[in-house]
Amino acid sequence: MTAGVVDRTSRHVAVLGSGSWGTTFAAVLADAGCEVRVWTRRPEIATEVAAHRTNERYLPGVRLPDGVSATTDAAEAVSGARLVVAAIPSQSARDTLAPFRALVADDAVVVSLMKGVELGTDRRMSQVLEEVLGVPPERLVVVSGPNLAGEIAARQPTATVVSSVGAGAASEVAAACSTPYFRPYTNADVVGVELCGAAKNVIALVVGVAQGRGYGFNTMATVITRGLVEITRLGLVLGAHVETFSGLAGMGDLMATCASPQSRNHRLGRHVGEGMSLDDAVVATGGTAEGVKSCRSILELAERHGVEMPITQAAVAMFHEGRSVDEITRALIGRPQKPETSG
Ligand SMILES: NC(=O)C1=CN([C@@H]2O[C@H](COP(=O)(O)OP(=O)(O)OC[C@H]3O[C@@H](n4cnc5c(N)ncnc54)[C@H](O)[C@@H]3O)[C@@H](O)[C@H]2O)C=CC1
Ligand SMILES: O=C(CO)COP(=O)(O)O
Repeated sequence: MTAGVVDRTSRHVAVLGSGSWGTTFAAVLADAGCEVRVWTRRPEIATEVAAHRTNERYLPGVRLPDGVSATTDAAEAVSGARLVVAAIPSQSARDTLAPFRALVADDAVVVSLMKGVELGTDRRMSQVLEEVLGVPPERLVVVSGPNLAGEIAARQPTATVVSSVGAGAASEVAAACSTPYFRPYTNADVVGVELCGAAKNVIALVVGVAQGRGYGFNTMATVITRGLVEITRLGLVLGAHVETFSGLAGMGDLMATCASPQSRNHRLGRHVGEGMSLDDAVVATGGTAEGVKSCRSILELAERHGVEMPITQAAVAMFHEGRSVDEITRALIGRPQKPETSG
């Protein structure tokens, strides 16, 4: 980190990543009164934002507020920023963000918008940020909830969870992103909030598969409900708070992602359920469907802690082990009988 000190009176925020959520969250912050510089690795996006106030590739038809600018220059993006927001696909976060360690100011608050678990290390994204940027947990914040980028970019009302073990950092971020259409709630359960964000993507994949296979709402409700049970089971073992799972970052995000055709995870699952290969489904979906990779790291985490996650295991089997949808359906439905309340 630099010895640079952040001017706490400034409203300058850096957003690292110019995809659909990074760009949308930049617009939210600007609507809340911040001056936002988006760091993009694509020069054409920086040029387009300056010339037309759009990012058509990731947010078609959306005009960005005047408070959003974009640059490919990492130092320029974070210079003087009191908040630094990371919105990079989870599996690329470590490598992409490493050069920022020397640039982010010593007392900046760092925010993760990312919903994944790193392959190989099984780290949650705030743990990756702590290691890569050298930021202590009390200045690390996670934002997660039912937050489909396209709806928020259209300024449709929603709420989110702003989670940190540092109460001051959480309040600062909540104040910075509060607008008439975006309502943040603070929370101190970083483990639970982050796990919910990553694991719901896997459940959304499986719901998509079921819908692509032609199954209806009973199947969807079953996968969502039992999905929440297995996410909760892992979360509690990892030290999360039980209330988080029925909150916005838990049930809320699970509902939004599993129900909406806007969700990339849902769409990708649906393509596979309709019979497409994984490679073709990735191309057809476009954008980042985090659950495809995170299902493996989440399952690894669960196995390491002796926790059963049959739906996540089903995702791994279908997406990475070449098992068919029908074979996996039979295996899930044929699991040994047990009381519902046994978890
Ligand atoms: N799109 C959404 O509705 C929401 C997304 N998220 C999460 O936000 C994170 C970012 O997702 P999106 O912005 O939606 O993704 P996206 O697919 O729209 O964009 C990804 C961005 O990261 C950049 N990128 C991709 N690979 C990279 C690499 N190897 N190195 C450097 N940059 C790279 C791309 O150029 C692009 O700017 C994900 O973890 C996602 O789960 C969370 C809430 C809502
Ligand atoms: O996290 C999201 C909504 O809260 C976005 O979901 P997808 O990444 O599946 O589009």
